[in-house]
Amino acid sequence: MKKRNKGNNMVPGSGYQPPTPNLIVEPLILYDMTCPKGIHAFCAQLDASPFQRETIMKYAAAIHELFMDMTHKISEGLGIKNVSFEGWPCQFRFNKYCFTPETIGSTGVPSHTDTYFLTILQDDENVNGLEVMNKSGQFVAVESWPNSLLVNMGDVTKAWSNGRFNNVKHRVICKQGKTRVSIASFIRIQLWNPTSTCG
Ligand SMILES: O=C(O)CCC(=O)C(=O)O
Ligand SMILES: [Fe+2]
Repeated sequence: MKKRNKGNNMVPGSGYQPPTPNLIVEPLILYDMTCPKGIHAFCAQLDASPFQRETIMKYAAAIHELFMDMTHKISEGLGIKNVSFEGWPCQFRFNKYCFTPETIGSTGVPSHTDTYFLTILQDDENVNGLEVMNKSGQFVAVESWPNSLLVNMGDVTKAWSNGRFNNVKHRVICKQGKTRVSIASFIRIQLWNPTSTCG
């Protein structure tokens, strides 16, 4: 699939970010995977075939269902009642890391915590690079596990749980000179009326 540098017809919070000399990741972002109009624009940007489009739509529906299940269980576990996560936007971020033998040792994504509630990460099964910070403040490599998803707690979950859940710091480092891809899905806090972006 090809990415086109044409983000203007996308809803706000979506679009393509070209790599810069300092940042060798090219993300393509969709603000809300539950918005059919947004998904269609996203697939058009990728020049997705009908089969790829169907796969992306099925993946988005499955991730959204997983988000609903996990957010309800977490909020119930924290004793937070009467919160509906239904209207919360679920963002897709398709990351393509332009790793080459020359970029080995450089940073793909600098150290950060995820800002929102939860992240579901589908990591590259063949090209490692993700590292998480342990309790001693050292970064340790996360080996990719085929057929598995990785779940990260975001800043909002740490705040809601008064620190019982940790928003672990992580980063991506180029370890192999090969293109790396990942799909990060985020359930975000709703910032504006979704009807204005997904009519
Ligand atoms: O590509 C990865 O493995 C991690 C990406 C990430 O941390 C992010 O998009 O927030
Ligand atoms: Fe992240």
